[in-house]
Amino acid sequence: MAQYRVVSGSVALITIQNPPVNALRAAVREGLFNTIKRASSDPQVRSVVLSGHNGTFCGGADIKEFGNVSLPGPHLVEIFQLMEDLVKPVVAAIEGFALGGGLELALACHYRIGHSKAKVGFPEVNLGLFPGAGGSQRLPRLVGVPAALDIIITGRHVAAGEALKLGLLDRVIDQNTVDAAVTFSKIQKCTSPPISGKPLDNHRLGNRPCPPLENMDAFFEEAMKRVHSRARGAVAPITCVQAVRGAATLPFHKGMELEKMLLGTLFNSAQAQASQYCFFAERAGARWSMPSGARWDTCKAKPISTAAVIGLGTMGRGITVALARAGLSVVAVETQEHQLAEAQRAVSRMLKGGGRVSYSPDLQAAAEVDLVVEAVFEDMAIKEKIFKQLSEVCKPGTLLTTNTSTLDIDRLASCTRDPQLVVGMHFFAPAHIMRLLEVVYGPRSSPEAVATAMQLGKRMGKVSVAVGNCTGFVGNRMLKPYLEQANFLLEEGATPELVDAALEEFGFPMGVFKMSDLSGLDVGWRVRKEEGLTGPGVTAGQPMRIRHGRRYSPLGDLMCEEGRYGQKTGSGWYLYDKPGGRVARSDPWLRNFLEQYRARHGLVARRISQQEVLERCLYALINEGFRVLEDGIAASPQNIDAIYVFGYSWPKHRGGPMFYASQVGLARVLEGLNHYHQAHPDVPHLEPCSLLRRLVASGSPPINKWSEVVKGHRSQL
Ligand SMILES: CCCCCCCCCCCCC/C=C/C(=O)SCCNC(=O)CCNC(=O)[C@H](O)C(C)(C)COP(=O)(O)OP(=O)(O)OC[C@H]1O[C@@H](n2cnc3c(N)ncnc32)[C@H](O)[C@@H]1OP(=O)(O)O
Repeated sequence: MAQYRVVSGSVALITIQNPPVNALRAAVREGLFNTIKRASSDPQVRSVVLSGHNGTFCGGADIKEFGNVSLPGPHLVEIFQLMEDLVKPVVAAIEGFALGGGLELALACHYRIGHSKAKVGFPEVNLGLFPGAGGSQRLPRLVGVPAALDIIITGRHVAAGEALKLGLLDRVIDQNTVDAAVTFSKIQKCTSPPISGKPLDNHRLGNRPCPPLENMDAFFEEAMKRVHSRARGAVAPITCVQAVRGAATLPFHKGMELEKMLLGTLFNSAQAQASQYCFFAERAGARWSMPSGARWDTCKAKPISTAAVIGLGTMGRGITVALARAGLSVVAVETQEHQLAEAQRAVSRMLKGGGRVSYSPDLQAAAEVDLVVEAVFEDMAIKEKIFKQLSEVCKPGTLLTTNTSTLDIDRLASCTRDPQLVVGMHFFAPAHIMRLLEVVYGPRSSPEAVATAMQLGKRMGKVSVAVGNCTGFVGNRMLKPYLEQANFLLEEGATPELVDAALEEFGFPMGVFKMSDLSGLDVGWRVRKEEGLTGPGVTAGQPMRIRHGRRYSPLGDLMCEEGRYGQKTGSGWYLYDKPGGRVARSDPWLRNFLEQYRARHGLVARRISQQEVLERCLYALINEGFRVLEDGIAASPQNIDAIYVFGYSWPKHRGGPMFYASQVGLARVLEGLNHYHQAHPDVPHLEPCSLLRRLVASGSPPINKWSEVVKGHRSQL
């Protein structure tokens, strides 16, 4: 786990060996502890070089061990102190990544040499933690408080060049880093004054004071204010500020005590567990499977080097940028000339002149590409026509994909020569920024087509999740009951402000009504018209608030009839200073409108609590998540949670809807749904689904055991 060799006559080379990222699990900690002691007492050894096996220095503490209440083996703090106190100089040779505990390890060394492609950072904040093995105390002493706080709070990866400028690395080189680190100590040894034997105190960060900072109180007050406004209820970022403040104001040993105390408050917290669950959920999508039994490890992706994007509205432009950035040569097709010219300018701006993109008004331009992404208007008839044409135009074997967010993939596949080559690639706006990609397989999609789309998602840096074909797939299907509840709550007496405040306090960056205003109320209106829920021919003679025997809220339709589409028209659920305005203000018109609506329908407004808002909106969404699992549309709760965290801004520190349900307690969710369904029997989305009932009846197993219950449940359906 930590290999020990004496090289160049006098240098102890310690190499961490724990593939794939050399995480510091118990055996590695044990190995480090023993080899440092050995280097200390080995008379042949004058200096030490610390490196990582296979081009990766160290990816930090082993996150899989964190569930363990008492971590076995020596503690990282103890190992790092042992290393810092060594009388022989220790040089970290950093290749690949030095992250989290890996960077803390490097900071406990006396010198750090990095490869030019190396990256360092403290991503702990993304795991609901902060650098709690000395990192929060040593980094500010090395690079100063502002730079350290920025690195710790953002969790960003710092490139070698920047790390050198900050003083985090002593040298950056392009050659073999380990050889350079060994030579570094040898060469220094031959010159005057030599490293070996030189007093190392200034290189022991624990012995150094923090560089002074003017207006320290004001600096930290400002930092805390910023963090509070951005953290959306997450505690870890606040702790980062507290710990760095400790480094700036306390002697090292006192700062370490503070760090330990703060880490103790986070380590086993619900937020830390949720964030760490998200880390693994993000990666779980890569191990996809289909109901046919096809899997990620048995299917080979086709090589893709050229692609066409059909339709250059907002989504098509973003998709073009994402594909071009992934190194593909892209043909961007738009039949409307003015739109094509505008898109060309927008895409070039986003790509800053880079990327290989050509433009055409003619579908024929897609004839020779390996893959097509259709991103035209959400209209089945138009899409069917395009798929038919593509099937005739494209060379045999071209993968035909659609960016539809709700429509039936199988119907599109049936318009083509080779339905097995058709899959959905559902991007999220803005497509070149949002991390999520839903890869939708229909009953006839081939495993190879799914593997290819998944592989392409990875190349684009997306969190890709393979899902089955149904209206809305996973994300939008679950969103529907959530939106529905929000509208019902308005009918019953809530305001958009009340609903949004509850959801924002929960951790969403935007409440449901602000989000609707941003994405445009007309989008849902169009979908509801397609579904036959609203429109002139539908509403005549029907009760306004009932569709197909179920409760229906026409509020969104009425808003659109008033021309209130949201930000784009300057008014929606809120008022904006102009069309395209971004700052939402309460609108007295809406208050009147709701009062009149309630009066017209004999509804009496009641007081609605934030708790009811959360339970009605979130439990309805979660309930649909269980149905998605039950139907086999998503393969696991982890896949659903990844979709919600990376596509719908579900707060990471809440772990995704299914994880949240497990934290709240399945029995409590079931009880809540039963309660609300009794009060609203005409709302089927509030009726607890059978899988949830069955899970509760099985004693509410932990989330990683749900799949066993799902399997048993499906076999009985
Ligand atoms: C009351 C109690 C008081 C507390 C007392 C307890 C004391 C405990 C002390 C704790 C000290 C805390 C201080 C230290 C904290 C940390 O170090 S936390 C970890 C910080 N590091 C990270 O967050 C890095 C995470 N990894 C990555 O970002 C990436 O993996 C990478 C290194 C950038 C490499 O990326 P890539 O090449 O794309 O590979 P991946 O697919 O992401 O990963 C490959 C597989 O490796 C697994 N993995 C990665 N990192 C870790 C890790 N740190 N621990 C465990 N496993 C890891 C990853 O899941 C992949 O696995 P598979 O999916 O199975 O392939």
